[in-house]
Amino acid sequence: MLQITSLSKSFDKGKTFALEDVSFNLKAGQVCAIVGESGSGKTTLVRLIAGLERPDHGSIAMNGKTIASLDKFVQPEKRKIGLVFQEYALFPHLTILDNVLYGISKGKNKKKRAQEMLDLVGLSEMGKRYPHQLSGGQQQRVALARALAPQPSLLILDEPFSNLDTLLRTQLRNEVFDIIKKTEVTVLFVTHDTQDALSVADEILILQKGKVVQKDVAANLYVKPNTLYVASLFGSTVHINQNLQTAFKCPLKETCCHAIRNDKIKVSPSSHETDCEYITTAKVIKKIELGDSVQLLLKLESGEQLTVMTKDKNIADTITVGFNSTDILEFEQE
Ligand SMILES: Nc1ncnc2c1ncn2[C@@H]1O[C@H](COP(=O)(O)OP(=O)(O)OP(=O)(O)O)[C@@H](O)[C@H]1O
Repeated sequence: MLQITSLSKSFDKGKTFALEDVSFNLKAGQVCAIVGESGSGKTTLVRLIAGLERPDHGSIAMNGKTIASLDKFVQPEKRKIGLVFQEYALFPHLTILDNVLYGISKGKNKKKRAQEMLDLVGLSEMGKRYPHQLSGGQQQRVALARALAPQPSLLILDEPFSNLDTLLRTQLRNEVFDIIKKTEVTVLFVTHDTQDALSVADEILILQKGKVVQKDVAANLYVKPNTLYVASLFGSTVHINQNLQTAFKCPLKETCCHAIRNDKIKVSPSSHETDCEYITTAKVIKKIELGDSVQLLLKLESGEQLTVMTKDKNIADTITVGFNSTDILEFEQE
């Protein structure tokens, strides 16, 4: 449905790239989350797809037709793309119904369609109100209704819930995606929150410094992350650097980078050995009780510090920690 090929964008005439050689495809009806830290190029990518920026290299095609390349540029309003941003961007002087109507450019049944969209987002009775008379969550649902009204092929949501507090965020996110699933529209959902991505996306695309480091289903991102960065996004992870390899007496391939999930590091509450392949003794420097588990800050024999979790509350001052080779994650690069 969406084909992105070698897409690059620089804002400083090629000195640095906000987006570099990005390629991926999206199937119709899929929800794909775009995750990455601040400045990784998420917004630049969706602005290029929406037609709010022009690419320096590469191309974008929708349903087999090129909409952006070096010699072709389809205007944003002709792309059949709906947009919902962090700021609700409703017109303050228009009623809710008129805001939704604004999204529909033509057609006889404009008003009927707008009302249907308000019904869909659960705001049937709010059509005559103005944006300032609605809560933040309600305003965001109006923005969604407006974006869906012209029946877009692709819906882009760029950090749509960032303005809301945590509880409301989760509730609204679930509501919004329940609505979206009913429409079968294809979705690109920009978020820096991995929980958001894991909760609603069929696939997750990870951007780092303008490049795609992985695009995969959630389970694979956890089990087979391509890089240490991806591993860390989906669970607390320790880089097994040279010092840790020495401490645990586990020499690993020098050409690769290795890591272990914190929850795979086994703790023996005393200095007695565990049944792990690689072990070391450690002094407990700090214990933090976290409900049903305890976080331990450890100083290993080698002097390295390590944080681990355990359910065992009877921890001696000196303990044994270890892990098994089958739990080690290996990456080609950091
Ligand atoms: N209009 C612009 N002019 C100059 N530089 C820009 C412009 N837009 C983005 N950039 C730069 O491009 C890079 C990627 O920015 P972008 O906004 O796409 O990142 P992001 O992942 O969406 O970040 P955030 O999560 O903070 O919104 C950043 O270094 C940013 O400073």
